[in-house]
Amino acid sequence: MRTEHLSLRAGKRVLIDNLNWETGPGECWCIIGRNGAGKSTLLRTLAGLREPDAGVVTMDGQALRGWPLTALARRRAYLPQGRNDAFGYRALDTVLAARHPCQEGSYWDADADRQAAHDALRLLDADHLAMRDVRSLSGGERQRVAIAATLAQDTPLLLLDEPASALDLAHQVGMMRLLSRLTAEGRSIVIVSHDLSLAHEVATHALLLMGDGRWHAGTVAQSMQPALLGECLGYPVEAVRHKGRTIFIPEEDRRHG
Ligand SMILES: Nc1ncnc2c1ncn2[C@@H]1O[C@H](COP(=O)(O)OP(=O)(O)OP(=O)(O)O)[C@@H](O)[C@H]1O
Repeated sequence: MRTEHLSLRAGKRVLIDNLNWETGPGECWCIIGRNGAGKSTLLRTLAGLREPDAGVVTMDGQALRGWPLTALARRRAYLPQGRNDAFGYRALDTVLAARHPCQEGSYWDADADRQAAHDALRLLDADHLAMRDVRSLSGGERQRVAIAATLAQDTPLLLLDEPASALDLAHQVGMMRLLSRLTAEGRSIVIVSHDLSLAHEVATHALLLMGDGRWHAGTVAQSMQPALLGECLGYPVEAVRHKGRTIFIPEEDRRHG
């Protein structure tokens, strides 16, 4: 997937200006930026659910708007931020429904679809929730079912908007390990995350949105520099090395210390 001269606006505000960016197999990009910077707007645009204000998003050299919907659905899966369940479907049904584009026009769920749905739920430690009404699930349980539904689509490109936000520590770590494995297996993944340390663990690349149209794209080593992150997030950031890992913390506020 690639963007060429992509610009996104919210009203008169320029969120992203002239973004030239590309992701390929085996890359996991983390989009970083303060609230309202345009991360979700960008992800929706990459999913083909919002038109660019200028420029183009392409996949295999063809603009997204030229892709037939079913073909697009087989290539990318999108996890939006937040969900509102109006109806009492079972968790398993929401995962099966997400597999619709894989079903080659057949109405009934094949055994293979059921197997794929259970496998995806199991990967997210949610198979025991399969028969539960989604409205009865906790926030984190519902999030895990939604991630399972995204993975069950078995697409080469995954677009995940804050997948770890509602998960407890163990499930956050489990999900990040899973994303690392999928990246190593050759998937292309784009996540939005406010957790810099988790992002640093899983991502190969980072795209920083500065909030005024400017952006910075590069490998994690190039982009996740404290000075750049501080400018991007509007607060000074420190990077601390601990047992071979990099942990990001807000710099101490010396005015109050
Ligand atoms: N219909 C609209 N009219 C005006 N502004 C809008 C509209 N839709 C979105 N915006 C604004 O666009 C900006 C970008 O929103 P977006 O959801 O992409 O931010 P984000 O970076 O994902 O933020 P967060 O970290 O809070 O999730 C926000 O300031 C939002 O208020």
